[in-house]
Formats: sequence, structure tokens, C-alpha cells
Amino acid sequence: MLRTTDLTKRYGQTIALKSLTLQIGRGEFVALLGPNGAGKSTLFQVLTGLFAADGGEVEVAGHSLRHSARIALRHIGVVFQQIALDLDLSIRRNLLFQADLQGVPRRVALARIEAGCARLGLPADLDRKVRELSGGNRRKVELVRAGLHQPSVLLMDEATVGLDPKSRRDLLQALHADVRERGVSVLWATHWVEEAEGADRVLVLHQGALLADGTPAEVTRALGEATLEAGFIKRTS
Ligand SMILES: Nc1ncnc2c1ncn2[C@@H]1O[C@H](COP(=O)(O)OP(=O)(O)OP(=O)(O)O)[C@@H](O)[C@H]1O
Repeated sequence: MLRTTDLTKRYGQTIALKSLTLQIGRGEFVALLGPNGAGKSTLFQVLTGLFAADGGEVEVAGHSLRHSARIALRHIGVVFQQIALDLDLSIRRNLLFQADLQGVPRRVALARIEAGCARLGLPADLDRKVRELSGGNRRKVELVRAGLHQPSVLLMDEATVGLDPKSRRDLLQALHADVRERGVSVLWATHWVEEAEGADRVLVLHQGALLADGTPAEVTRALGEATLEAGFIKRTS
């Protein structure tokens, strides 16, 4: 569903992505585990078309980002590290605004908003201002927003930043359930090992290249320590 081949991105002398090759299958929940500066945000910026890569290819649902950017990007939904909601607008208004940008017809958008918010367990009153919601619920609104145009791939960049442990767990559980139900592929960037442990597959990114790729158990073995956390810390510090 998502494939990068030999993806390279430089900032001056810094090589943020070094010939990165990875792929994510349909309905897979993949954790992209990397320490600060590993290249996770750079990868997301390239995958969402914000920055052009210096080399390599990206394919989303079979469409090349280089040759058919508009169609490829239509298959991507994204939640960035920074909250990007208008706090003074209601949940529904925020979501309708995004649906309009994506060209989703109003009637369809209203139905998807109702269904998406209910699925993630958001408060039933969608006319509440986002400012009144907890951090976890704001993140859930962003998740609903990322899926309004029904993308094939969801990119989540450190989506639990600033949330307490319970809100983090709730958000992850809601997302796992949603993914199972709808068959969306997820790339979940994090530097929290415990968030990676529940993923179908873990990609360990270090200095712009993949250090390991496999199930949490396979990656733990490949990193050569008793736990994923111990291996991750040892090999990326
Ligand atoms: N705009 C920029 N200009 C120059 N260097 C940059 C820029 N953005 C990122 N870098 C560098 O590229 C490398 C990868 O950074 P990136 O932000 O992609 O990592 P990250 O894994 O997302 O880190 P974090 O977990 O801290 O968000 C780092 O060495 C960083 O200093």
C-alpha cells in the first residue's frame, strides 16, 4: 500500500534519510520507532509532499508521488505532531472545514463525521468547541479528520505527544480497532517503545536508515537484547 525505494533527503551537509527502502501492506499497523533526529518527521514530510526527496521513489496505493502526486496524496491521511485544529470552532465545524478542502460532498461528510466520532468514542455533542475537549479527545478529532476522505494509508507523527499514559493507551486502542474494522494501513512514528510493542510490525529508524524490520519479537531478536526497549536503547544511543 505504501512503498519507498532508496529514498534520500539532505539538509545541507546532514543526510536525514539515507536510501530508505520500506513497504507497508494493506491493513498493517506499522510502528516507526526512532530516537530524536532519526528522520521520522522528514520521512513524513516527504511522504505528504511537503518536501521533495533528493532521490528515490514513493508509491502510494500503486501511484507514484513523483509522477501522479495528486492521486497518490489522495490516498494519504496524516496527523502531525502539532495539533492543527481551530480551538474556537466546534468539533463538527473543524471537521466540515477539512471535508470541504478535500472535496467531500456535504451530506457524505456529515455522515462520516458522525460515524467517525462515534467509532472513536468522542462526546456525542459535536457542537462543543474543541477548546473544551481533553488533549486525548482533541487527538481523536484529528484522527477522524485524517480519515474523512477515506485514505488507504494513515500517517501518524508522534500523535500521542503531550498525552498522559491513559489517554495514550485509549487513543492507540481506538486506532487499532478502527484499523481492524476498515483495513487502513497505518505508519505510526514514535520514540516510545511501548507504543511499538502492540504493532504488527516495527521499523527501527536510526540516522536515516533502517536498523531492523519485523514483528516486535523478530526486531527484539535482531537487536540482540532481552527486550525491545533494551535493544532499541543500546543500538540507537
Ligand atoms: N529543516 C531542517 N534543516 C536542517 N536540518 C534538519 C531540518 N529538519 C531536520 N533536520 C535534521 O535532520 C535529521 C532528522 O530530523 P527529523 O526531525 O526528521 O528527525 P525525527 O526522527 O523526526 O526527530 P524527533 O523525534 O526529534 O522529532 C536531524 O539530524 C535533524 O537535525
